[in-house]
Amino acid sequence: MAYNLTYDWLARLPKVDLHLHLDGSVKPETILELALDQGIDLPVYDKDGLIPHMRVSEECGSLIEYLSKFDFTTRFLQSGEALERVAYEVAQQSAEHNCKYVEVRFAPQLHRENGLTVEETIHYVVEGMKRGQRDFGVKAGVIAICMRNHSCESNLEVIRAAAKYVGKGVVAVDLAGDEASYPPEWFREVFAESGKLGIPVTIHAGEAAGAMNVYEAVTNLGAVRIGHGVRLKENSDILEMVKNRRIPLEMCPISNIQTKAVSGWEAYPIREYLDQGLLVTINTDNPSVSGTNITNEYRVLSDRFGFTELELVKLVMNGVDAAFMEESDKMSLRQEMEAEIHSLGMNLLN
Ligand SMILES: O=c1[nH]cnc2c1ncn2[C@@H]1O[C@H](CO)[C@@H](O)[C@H]1O
Ligand SMILES: [Zn+2]
Repeated sequence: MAYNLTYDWLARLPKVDLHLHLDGSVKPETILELALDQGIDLPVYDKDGLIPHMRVSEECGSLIEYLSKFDFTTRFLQSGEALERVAYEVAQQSAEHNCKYVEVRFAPQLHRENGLTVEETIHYVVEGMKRGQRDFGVKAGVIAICMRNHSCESNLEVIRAAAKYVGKGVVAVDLAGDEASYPPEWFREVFAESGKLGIPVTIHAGEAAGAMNVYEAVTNLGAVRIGHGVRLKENSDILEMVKNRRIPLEMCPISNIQTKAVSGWEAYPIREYLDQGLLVTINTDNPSVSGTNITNEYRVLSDRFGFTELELVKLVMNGVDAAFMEESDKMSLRQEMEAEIHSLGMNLLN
């Protein structure tokens, strides 16, 4: 039976978001202003009219179709100023949902059309995030993404630039894009470099292809977290390995349904993953592409799966445990969150 917790309670619950793409989080209002500043023509000039250009439709049939939405937005994110601004606004939007910690990921090579270097793109995103942290009190880390459709050289450049920002805003590297066409084993050379440089790795895997990609990501690319991992259920041995190694899954419910990682909610394995002892975390992926926010993700889980307050708090705290954060910072975040959960009238933490 669904508990149907009120949206207000879920909005006030302190949360974290470990899987959020910068270019999937831009507000239509911001696109209007960026287009004006940058002298770029728009198909329409009202924010509601922009939504269909930025958001997937109800009929989205695949990850490839989902990814086609990103071209529209990245055109406006080709300057340091724009990158700084949208990173700042991610912190603002996080604060609106009482999200205390956010890991913002972006692919530096997608923001170089006007001549920025890879390092400059990282610099501006880190700056925006720090300004957001100061103004809204939302802690944040940046994840630099390698793209599956880019060359190894281009991705190695991302890894090497990211390494210079570790400890100064960057917390990890990732691999994203069209998983079905570009298997993870093609990127061993790229992630051998992140291993050498000591940067933590998370990999999008088990979203648009099977559990073998999760195996490859963990055993050969050095992933210590997995983006989505929805299709892990297709192989019980690999599922067991992920469980034993305590590799957190960054699940993004609304996005996972839209990209058809599974056929529908009835096949979404979140309840069984939790019951099997996997470290599941809840995240948004792309608020503006998916038409969601972090409160909404928890609302859907409460409505569809009848998760109780205690279970939702457990999911939130899994996110804190899985954060790419110094242990001492994690301890203070955990304490801050537990205090707020108690003040919400819950005495549920053991
Ligand atoms: O769920 C996803 N799976 C794989 N790739 C994604 C997903 N969401 C976004 N991107 C890709 O990551 C790029 C950088 O942020 C986006 O431009 C998009 O191509
Ligand atoms: Zn993603």
